[in-house]
Amino acid sequence: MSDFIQQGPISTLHDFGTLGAEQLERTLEDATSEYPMGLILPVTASDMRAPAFSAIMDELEGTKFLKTVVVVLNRAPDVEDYRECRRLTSKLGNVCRVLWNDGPRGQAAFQQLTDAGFNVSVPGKGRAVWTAFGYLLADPDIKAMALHDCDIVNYHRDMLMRLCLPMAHPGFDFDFCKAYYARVTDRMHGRVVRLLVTPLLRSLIRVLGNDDFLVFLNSFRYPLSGEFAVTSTLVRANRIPSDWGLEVGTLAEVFRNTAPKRICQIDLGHPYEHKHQPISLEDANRGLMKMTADILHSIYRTLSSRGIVFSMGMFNTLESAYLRDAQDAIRQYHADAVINGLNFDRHTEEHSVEGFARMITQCGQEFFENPIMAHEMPTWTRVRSAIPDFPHTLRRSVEADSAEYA
Ligand SMILES: O=C(O)[C@H](O)COP(=O)(O)O
Repeated sequence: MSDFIQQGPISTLHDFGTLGAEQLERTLEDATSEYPMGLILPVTASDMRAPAFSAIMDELEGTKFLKTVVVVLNRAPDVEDYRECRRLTSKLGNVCRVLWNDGPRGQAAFQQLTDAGFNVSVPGKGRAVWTAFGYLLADPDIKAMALHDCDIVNYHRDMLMRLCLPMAHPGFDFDFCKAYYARVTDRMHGRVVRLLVTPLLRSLIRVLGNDDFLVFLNSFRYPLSGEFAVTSTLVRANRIPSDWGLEVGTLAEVFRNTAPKRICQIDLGHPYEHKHQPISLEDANRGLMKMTADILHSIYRTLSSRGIVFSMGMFNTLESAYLRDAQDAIRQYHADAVINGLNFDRHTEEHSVEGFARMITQCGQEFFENPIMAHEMPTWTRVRSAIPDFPHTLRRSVEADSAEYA
């Protein structure tokens, strides 16, 4: 049973276990009949072949509350990947479209953007999601779109329904809804959110004071969740990082482009289990260390754009403050794990924190030397002003791929 506390400037929508999945689905079907929604599923060729993806397709089969499902296939250069994706998604029927960015038409679309002066050269989940946004924006009926990862191994359809309902419900006026959950099996997961982001935000607030953006970010219970829903209007205005800064970068854009009272977070009602990456403590370009670097750069960039002036001394202070806060957080997680009968490897947690701490100054140094090195996809408002028809070009590519590689 959840608590019912509301903290910080955004609304928290709990799961009290009082609304059954059937009633939830009926309510959502009614709501989406007047407020059509799309779903974006970013997937790589390798993840699409894992059992989690097929299980997600099984759960989504027969849903009536989605007008369109866009499966955006990424890191899939081979036409057989595309054909396999079509086969795996076929049970969703006519609402589903596969957007194949690595195919000849997808590549031609990126070339058209490059020729118009846009830098869209960095591949990855951010770019994939961005193209799916564009695809859905070409449909003026779609009022909002939801997105979730495709490596969730304990997926239930009601997780998606809970994410969509706050957007579609006629009694609400939310522009953005972010998921939260516990990543728990026989132990606590969510290593980056627990061991880096949560203590880092505490120490940033301690060092820099109650900056509105930091307080906002700190009010999310799972700021790195890959599951969110957003209105089409807001999608047009948001810039999207193309790297692992996608989640915090999206929150920074949402903070800038709408008001906190139009933002909520919702408990998805189930613990969440997914594919775990190695932490790669010795290599800042791989695994969770790469994710850490992208997140740190994204936060430093946002704070700098808000007028905060960094110095190397400040990064050193931040590293010490973070180490203290992270060690305190480990004590809290340890007690929580013990009281819930979970395994807890304190030594590994401390070791991870030491690696994250080093990244705070390392990324600080990199940021200092090159403050604008990040790469973001352009806003859709800008793309449409340069190439008004571009979202429709994406639509035509999808239909042509579908006809040619049937
Ligand atoms: O959310 C996180 O902290 C990262 O995605 C890592 O998650 P994991 O520890 O559950 O693999």
